[in-house]
Amino acid sequence: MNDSPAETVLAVDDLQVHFSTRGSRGARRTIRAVDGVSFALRRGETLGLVGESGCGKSTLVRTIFGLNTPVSGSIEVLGHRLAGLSSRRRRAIQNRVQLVFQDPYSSLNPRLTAHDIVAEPLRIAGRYSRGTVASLLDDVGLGADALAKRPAQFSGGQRQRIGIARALALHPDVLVLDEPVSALDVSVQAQVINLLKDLQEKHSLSYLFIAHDLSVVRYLSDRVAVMQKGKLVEVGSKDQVFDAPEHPYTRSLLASIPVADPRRRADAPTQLQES
Ligand SMILES: Nc1ncnc2c1ncn2[C@@H]1O[C@H](COP(=O)(O)OP(=O)(O)OP(=O)(O)O)[C@@H](O)[C@H]1O
Repeated sequence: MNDSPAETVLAVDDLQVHFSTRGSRGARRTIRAVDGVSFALRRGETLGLVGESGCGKSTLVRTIFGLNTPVSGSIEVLGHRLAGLSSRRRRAIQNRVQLVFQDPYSSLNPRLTAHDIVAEPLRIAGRYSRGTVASLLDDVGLGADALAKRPAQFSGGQRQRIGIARALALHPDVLVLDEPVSALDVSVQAQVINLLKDLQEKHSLSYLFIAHDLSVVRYLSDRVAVMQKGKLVEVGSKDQVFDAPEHPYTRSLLASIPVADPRRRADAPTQLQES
């Protein structure tokens, strides 16, 4: 067995992202949407990120993708600090991290075929071949008949598979999964989650997995980070966070949303089974 510590693929250190807004009387107010967040994501692991709406999850994700500018702190991908890179180098490093969107209904261009959707990042990177596109679609369980179809001709689960194939096109090290199954029927959620598990193993992917459904978080995550008002109030193994939560906020979050134990079939409404 290899006991060496796993490589850190994404490191966020003391990140601060603030917004300035005007209150009802015109006074300026600073919102600390991300307020000193630090975590390290290791190769092959899944870190679940949970917290109530408005706690700062989207701002954190947007900042990882360069869409918000932090006030301070750093983001490192594969040991490269993003802020210090030239824009060309930054794009190349940023490609190591890809996003899977929540809503497969609105995130795919309805006018493009599945082939063109998956081909787009490959073309931009100068790495396009029809065989690569077909093999990416095959990887997510879609056959050659999918290539010429447009999003409206697919089910929600199939659309999310196309979104995953596109995210995998440039062989990333990290996928940020932003509520990847919450827009899907419960009956297909387990299929997509199990596909994500298989792909993770096959490609040694690391996942930052954001979800409201704590049963799904428990099933997919190795560690769980709990976010409240811009801060990570608790980070630990999933068993520690779910079975012995230390922070009062974690305890209240778990109490407000019952978590089925996915290891027990009778408790698993989405047929999630731990392997
Ligand atoms: N562009 C912005 N301008 C001003 N305030 C913002 C902006 N974006 C986010 N905020 C504020 O920052 C805080 C965190 O918002 P954020 O959207 O990151 O939370 P969230 O946890 O992702 O919520 P949700 O799950 O509902 O998407 C909120 O108070 C929000 O109102």
